[in-house]
Amino acid sequence: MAQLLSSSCSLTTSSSNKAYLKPFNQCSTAFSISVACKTSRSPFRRLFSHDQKPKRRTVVRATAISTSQEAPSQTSSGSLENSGGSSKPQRVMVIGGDGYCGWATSLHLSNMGYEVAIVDNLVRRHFDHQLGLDSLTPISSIHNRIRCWKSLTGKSIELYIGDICDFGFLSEAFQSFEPDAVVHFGEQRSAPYSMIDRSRAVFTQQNNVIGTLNVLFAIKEFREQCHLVKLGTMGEYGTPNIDIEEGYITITHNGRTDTLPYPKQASSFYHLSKVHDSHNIAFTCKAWGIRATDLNQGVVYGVKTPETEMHEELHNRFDYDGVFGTALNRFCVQAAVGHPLTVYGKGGQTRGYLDIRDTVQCVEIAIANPAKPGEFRVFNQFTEQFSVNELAALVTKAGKKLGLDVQTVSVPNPRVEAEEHYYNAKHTKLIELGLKPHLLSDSLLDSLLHFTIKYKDRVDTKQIMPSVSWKKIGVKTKTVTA
Ligand SMILES: O=c1ccn([C@@H]2O[C@H](COP(=O)(O)OP(=O)(O)O[C@H]3O[C@H](CS(=O)(=O)O)[C@@H](O)[C@H](O)[C@H]3O)[C@@H](O)[C@H]2O)c(=O)[nH]1
Repeated sequence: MAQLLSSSCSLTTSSSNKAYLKPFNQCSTAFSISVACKTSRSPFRRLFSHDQKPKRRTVVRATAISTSQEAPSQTSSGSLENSGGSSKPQRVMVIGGDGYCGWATSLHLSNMGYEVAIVDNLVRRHFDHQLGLDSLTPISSIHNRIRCWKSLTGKSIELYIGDICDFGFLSEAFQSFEPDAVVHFGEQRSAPYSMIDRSRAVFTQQNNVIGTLNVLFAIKEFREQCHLVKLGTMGEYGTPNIDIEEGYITITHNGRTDTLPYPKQASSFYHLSKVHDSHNIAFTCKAWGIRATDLNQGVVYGVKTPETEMHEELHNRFDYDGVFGTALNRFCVQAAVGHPLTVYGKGGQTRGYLDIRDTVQCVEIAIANPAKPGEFRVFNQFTEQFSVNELAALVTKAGKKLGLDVQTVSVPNPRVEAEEHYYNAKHTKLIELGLKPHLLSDSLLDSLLHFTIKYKDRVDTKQIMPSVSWKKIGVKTKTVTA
């Protein structure tokens, strides 16, 4: 344990950080940034070499649209009326549909009978290449995933490969697919990634804020009735010493009362990017009549959904590393390989958690019950609260049942966050709309542990300890020696 503690400390020193990331010009997977900049129509030059995207705007029709009988008849104003006269949205664009939540959601929506198009620039896969990380589970290319889905179910998913920060690309995708709803997962979603160095902080905010702004402009310009379902985060609220409401709080101040956006206290450049998004969305709902739902999601765990389990080519990614892995998933991998569970600091950090099967359910519920024009709706999307210590205790108990010797180590906290605090967040709106939660049970933890044990030979234990320090972030771009 002492050795682990000291190694975690040394991993957060600037000297060891130097050895963490590879220089981009030495990275065999790097694209040519100069070409990428020249070919982009975006007025915003992409400034950072890790911010490289496919060189050209590419619209890939992975499969033909073959379900015209089920497709809604679109009015010229882009209304949601379908051929049956109801107002159920039918055509859903999933931005970020190749990622952890996005892929599972795309398959779920397709299975539920929606016409789905995935928009993705595949940059999440590129981050792994840059940082030398990999999913616990082997994952197929997006093209093979979609082909496999079509061959198993007969259902087509359209694919648009490109960067939503390039408005020309996004416009073409919008005009071609004509979505009734857009689910926006297409953001850099790791807090540690956003805290690696200045360039990653800037990339995260530029990518996330401009991407969302472009989606708002695309809706206004091409599909004004389209419902935006935006993935926000519970981290927008921080950890205030009062109950957290769903988006808004009614305050009486100096004898006057108003219902106002709940105060935001995000604690990473990533979480802050979502705060900025929320403000932009709220403003455009008011100013242009956009209809939007902000899903303030908690920490997601798990990997299997009924659809991803249909074939190994449909398997989802599962991150366990210190940059993209999230608490419970990481603990299950750590237990499987005999690594002490990495509780940061005192371990009293409490967050809302949910099973990935509930992520896909919540998104579908939001789509099926759209916000009204001009409405900015906020749902807190999680099902249960746990502290990090509670999660560690649950994994220890479940591991013991499987004969694993699970230890816990207190790692010096690489983040700046409250380690003991009050936390009580409301989360009733999705339940009221019909969410049936999958709570974290012994049997689920068993199955998650069995899953991580199955793939344990793929674990790179060097990726487990945290290596990004909130306090040591600086302007020098972090690079890796080979
Ligand atoms: O090995 C670990 C990993 C995490 N933590 C602690 O667990 C808590 C949650 O950390 P996390 O890495 O599981 O999640 P977080 O960085 O907050 O981000 C994740 O969960 C967010 C929801 S929330 O946490 O803001 O509610 C999403 O927005 C993000 O996209 C997703 O990556 C933090 O207090 C962290 O310090 C540990 O103690 N040990």
